Amino acid sequence: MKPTTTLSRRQALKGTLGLSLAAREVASVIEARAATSTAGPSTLVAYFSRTGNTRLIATQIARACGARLFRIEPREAYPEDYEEQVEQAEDERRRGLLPPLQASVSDFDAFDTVYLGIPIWGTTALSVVRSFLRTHDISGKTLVPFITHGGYGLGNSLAVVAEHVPGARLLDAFSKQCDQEFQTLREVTEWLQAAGTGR
Ligand SMILES: Cc1cc2nc3c(=O)[nH]c(=O)nc-3n(C[C@H](O)[C@H](O)[C@H](O)COP(=O)(O)O)c2cc1C
Repeated sequence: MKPTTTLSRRQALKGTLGLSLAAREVASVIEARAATSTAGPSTLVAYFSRTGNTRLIATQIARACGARLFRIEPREAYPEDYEEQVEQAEDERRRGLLPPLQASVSDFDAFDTVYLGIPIWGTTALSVVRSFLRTHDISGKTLVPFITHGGYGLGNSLAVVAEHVPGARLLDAFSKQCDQEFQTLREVTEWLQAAGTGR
């Protein structure tokens, strides 16, 4: 009987030790999770948007993923006027210009997944989004493009993105045809002309 009792004590002691080890492991997992949740989201949704189509998708992704939103802006604001914008975009594209950004993501290392919102300009990914890819090191991260266009498709935008992020894990893009400014502007012009007020 005695050896059995001794064994039982040992087993009980071992059991207690095992339990406290398991409890400590659980505690450290809880602490690690707490640390992660106070550290903020690990997903970033970066996007450019002139008329709101791409922004709408960006905000929905951010809400669904608990991600941080970052609006890509050129240091020198783009023109308000549509025709001026088309000219400037064409000039940037032709000359391969990369406009400097108004701001970059200072804690970019903290993110492991980046959703990138790109409107199509001149059948490609607009220059300021290329500037974003040039100034942030995406290697080792997962990149998910989402692209809006006005009906002429994605052009060479996916190839342009791939070319800028050789070290990233590039996932399939979401894309959507959205309203184009020029269609709205044309309807307004027609309406003004019909009313005899347009030029
Ligand atoms: C300067 C400029 C150039 C554009 N070029 C194209 C184009 O080549 N092909 C196309 O399908 N849509 C083109 N669009 C339409 C936009 O891609 C489309 O409206 C997009 O959804 C705009 O996104 P945003 O509202 O987030 O700015 C162009 C728009 C602008 C302002």
